Amino acid sequence: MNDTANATLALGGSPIMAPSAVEAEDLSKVVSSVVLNIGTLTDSFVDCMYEAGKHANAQSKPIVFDPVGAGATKLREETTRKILNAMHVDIIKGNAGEISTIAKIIGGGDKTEAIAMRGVDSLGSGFSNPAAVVQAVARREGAVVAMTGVIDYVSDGFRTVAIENGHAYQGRITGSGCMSASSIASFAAISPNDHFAAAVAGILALNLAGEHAGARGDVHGPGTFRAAFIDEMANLTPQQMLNEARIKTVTV
Ligand SMILES: Nc1ncnc2c1ncn2[C@@H]1O[C@H](COP(=O)(O)OP(=O)(O)O)[C@@H](O)[C@H]1O
Ligand SMILES: Cc1ncsc1CCOP(=O)(O)O
Ligand SMILES: [Mg+2]
Repeated sequence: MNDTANATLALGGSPIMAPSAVEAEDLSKVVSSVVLNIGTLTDSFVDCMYEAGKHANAQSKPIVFDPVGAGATKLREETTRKILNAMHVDIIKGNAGEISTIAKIIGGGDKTEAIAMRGVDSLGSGFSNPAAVVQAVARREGAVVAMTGVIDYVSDGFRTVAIENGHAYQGRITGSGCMSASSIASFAAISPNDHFAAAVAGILALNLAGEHAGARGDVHGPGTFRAAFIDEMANLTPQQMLNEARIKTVTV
């Protein structure tokens, strides 16, 4: 939670971590976007998420949902199902195991395969046709779906792209997926009517920060990477995002 708040600040956003349902309605009127992250779910956190989601929908504030660990336990799978039923989430961001669980929950047809989870991490390299799965889930759910991994896939159900940027150290620190969700929410705050653009930009920004951090001479492993990663989020420029993006359109 601390790292996601620092990532949001580094990108130029203004985070507030708000686990009480009591202030959800008030906050829905002042925030520009909302992240629902079930990483450390407790009954009261989840109650807060229903309340925050209901009021964000009422205020037309974009919601980014990170179903952390969905598929690892029944509680996480049930909570994911209930969140998807209780509100409209605009952007779903997860790793392959989490997106596979969502495909199972909403019924993804023949195109989906099961990807196992080990705790909050996805096991295996992913789907045989990841772009098709992401596009099918996005179309069925009526949301933008971003699936992370060595290559990230983003779809709104009709357009699907593969983002090839990123650094292996992002997979070796905890919270890099959570930071991606917060980054997407930061971009959704300034792109409230184009959630596809927000998801692509949010992931790209962190992947470029990861590349810049990983290339630094003072980064020797995951610990030094973690600090440099936040620094490079703060140093990132719009021009670098235009010049260094390796994004391909995928025809499903
Ligand atoms: N081996 C890797 N190479 C490049 N980028 C990676 C790698 N592993 C993770 N990433 C990046 O780290 C971010 C988080 O992805 P991931 O590790 O799949 O999420 P989570 O932490 O939720 O499991 C994504 O932006 C992804 O592109
Ligand atoms: C380790 C862990 N346990 C509960 S939430 C969490 C962080 C997960 O972060 P990420 O999905 O970004 O690796
Ligand atoms: Mg994650």
